[in-house]
Amino acid sequence: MTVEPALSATALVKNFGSKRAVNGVDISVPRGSIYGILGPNGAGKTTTLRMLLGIIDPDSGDRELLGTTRPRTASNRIGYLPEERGLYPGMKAREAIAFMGALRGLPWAEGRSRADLLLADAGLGHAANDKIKKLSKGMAQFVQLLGSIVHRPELIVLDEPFSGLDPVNQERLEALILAERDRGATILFSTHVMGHAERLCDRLAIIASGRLRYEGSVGEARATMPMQAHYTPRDNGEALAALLPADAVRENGGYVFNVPDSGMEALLAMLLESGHGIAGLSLERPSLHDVFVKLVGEETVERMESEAEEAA
Ligand SMILES: Nc1ncnc2c1ncn2[C@@H]1O[C@H](COP(=O)(O)OP(=O)(O)OP(=O)(O)O)[C@@H](O)[C@H]1O
Repeated sequence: MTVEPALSATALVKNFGSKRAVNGVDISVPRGSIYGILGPNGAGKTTTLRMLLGIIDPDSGDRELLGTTRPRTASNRIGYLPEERGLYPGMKAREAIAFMGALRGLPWAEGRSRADLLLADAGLGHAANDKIKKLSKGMAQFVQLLGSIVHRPELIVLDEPFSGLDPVNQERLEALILAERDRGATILFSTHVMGHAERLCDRLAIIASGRLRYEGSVGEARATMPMQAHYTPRDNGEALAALLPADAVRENGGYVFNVPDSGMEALLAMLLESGHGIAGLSLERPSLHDVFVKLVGEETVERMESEAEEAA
């Protein structure tokens, strides 16, 4: 029996005036999975999420969410953290969470008791009676996040949830996402930070300039690239570079290159015979970072990494 995906879309397109923000994106999010949409700022992540949720309509393309093609009718089964953050500053944390639950049909009393549990589980029990305006920006954002899941939705959609969180709250959020998946929820989140996607996601979509560059598991993405050899010679003589594959680049007194299609045996034999020797050798699977560089280019990845550092 095949299980319907929690959410799927084909060939989504959205224009804003003459700007094509999303250009033919296909996504299929399996039920019970953690799915990431990864891409630099302006890539079209928010626009894609808004189309999937029915907040805006695509110019063309199809979408289906929790078994309906009219996503707004399923809103009480969805938890959504939008890119714009904000809670009533005068509300206490517990009340703010219960209020968000009430907006999705959860009785207030139930919302309050779940709020206490959620806050305690996140290590924030001490803040239940604090007004939002008293909380740090990161903590207020976390409270909003708890409010978006208090009604125990089947599908949780988080737009850049890690942005604006300090490392402690980022770790809390990673734990919460894993716990929600263990509860049986499906989680879809956007990010421009590779580490979160690499650690958390069962599957991911990589988007750049409105186009889908990759869709699949993190492991499959990494397997699209050859293993990398990190080689340190005993004798780093002039003639060595000519023996190594053409893509070899210097790194920490040694070289990094893709493992040749024919394997390492012939190359190692030649390095030993020529007297360059082997002081160090490791073969490593490329990281998501390497895959990303290949798909969207070094410049875009450097920009994303500096944006992520600035946001931290
Ligand atoms: N309402 C709008 N009107 C005009 N242009 C828009 C609108 N919303 C988004 N855009 C443009 O569409 C493109 C994609 O924006 P989008 O917000 O979806 O990207 P993103 O990947 O979520 O990036 P960010 O994290 O910076 O929001 C950008 O060039 C953006 O300026």
